[in-house]
Amino acid sequence: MSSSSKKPVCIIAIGMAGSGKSTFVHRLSAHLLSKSPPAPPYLLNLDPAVANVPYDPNIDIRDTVDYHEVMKQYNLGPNGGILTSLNLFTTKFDQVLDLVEKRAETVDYVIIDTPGQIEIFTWSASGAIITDAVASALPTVVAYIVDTPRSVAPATFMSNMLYACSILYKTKLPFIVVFNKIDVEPHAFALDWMRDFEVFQESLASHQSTTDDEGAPTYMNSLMNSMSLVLDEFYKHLKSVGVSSVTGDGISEFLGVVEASREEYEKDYLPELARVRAQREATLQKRKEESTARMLADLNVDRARDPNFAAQDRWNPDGEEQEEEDDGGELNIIDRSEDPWPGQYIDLTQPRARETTWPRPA
Ligand SMILES: Nc1nc2c(ncn2[C@@H]2O[C@H](COP(=O)(O)OP(=O)(O)OP(=O)(O)O)[C@@H](O)[C@H]2O)c(=O)[nH]1
Repeated sequence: MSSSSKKPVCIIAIGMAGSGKSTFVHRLSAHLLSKSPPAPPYLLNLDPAVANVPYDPNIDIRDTVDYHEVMKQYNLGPNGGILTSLNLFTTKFDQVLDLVEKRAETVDYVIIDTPGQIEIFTWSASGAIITDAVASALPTVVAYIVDTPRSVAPATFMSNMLYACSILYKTKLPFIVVFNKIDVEPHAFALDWMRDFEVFQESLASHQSTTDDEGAPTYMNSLMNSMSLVLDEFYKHLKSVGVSSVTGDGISEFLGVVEASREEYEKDYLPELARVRAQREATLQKRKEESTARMLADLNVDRARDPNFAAQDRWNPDGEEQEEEDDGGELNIIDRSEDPWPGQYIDLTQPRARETTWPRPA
């Protein structure tokens, strides 16, 4: 795709289990559909273990990988099963990108719903590969969904923000903190805490269990106090918005912030991506040249030792074995919006099926 101004923005919804990612994706999609004319987004569900999603995904990992089958075949528990399913799906992610790119002219937003267990996406190689692949192809923003009612305790709020901080610095993508469920708990307290660390420290001091039996601040309290100073810098790079995925409050504002983030992506992320790519290519080229020079030097030594080697060192195309082409072009990923849903998933684990049953550790 040439002009990034015409590209859809990709929104990756990440958040702790139960923060409301799927409901948020559903609400966002409903909001876009209710526009005049309707602007349906392109939806991807990457949670293989979810029983029901409240929206109709265009691409659903569950069509490609059977999470229960993966658990059985690889003798894994639920989290291992989700991670392995995501790994298997990632091996076909180029096909997903092709399907998304085909729709690039007709959609404004591509929305990715990630697995319930946050670390499966944020701390796995697959999550990083998917994020990098998408971010190289489309303007991408991370929507970090926070369960606002569950973050009213300063310690919980801080843990959540530390996690957000780690994702921001890992992905380096434009980042929007979405305070969800504001119909239950307005997010004004969070904004105050982020704006002024002294307000946070006051709340922390007045919260229960911040002093020990002798009235001295607990270790946790001191740690939180120091962390609030560290996070002060991080908050400056954040955009935040309060939404209710149930009532739809704040969704328009969220889309406004997404548009601003698109500019940030183009201004900051894209040049950095180009710089890193150029650097990687230059390093690769240098390594190639060094290794070619080493090989030629070795050849010269061999030829000097035994001139007959020179005659043997001729390439014989007839003797070359034809390598079998791998079937990487085979299409496994289903775009539900293009053809009628075929009604059966395609099991990526099949080529790897084996008889072995792995013993569980005692
Ligand atoms: N009141 C209220 N409830 C919400 C809101 N958003 C989500 N919920 C509820 O929160 C619960 C969890 O929502 P989900 O959308 O399943 O959360 P999730 O993050 O996708 O969950 P996992 O994928 O299992 O981690 C559900 O009961 C939702 O109805 C909201 O804005 N307000």
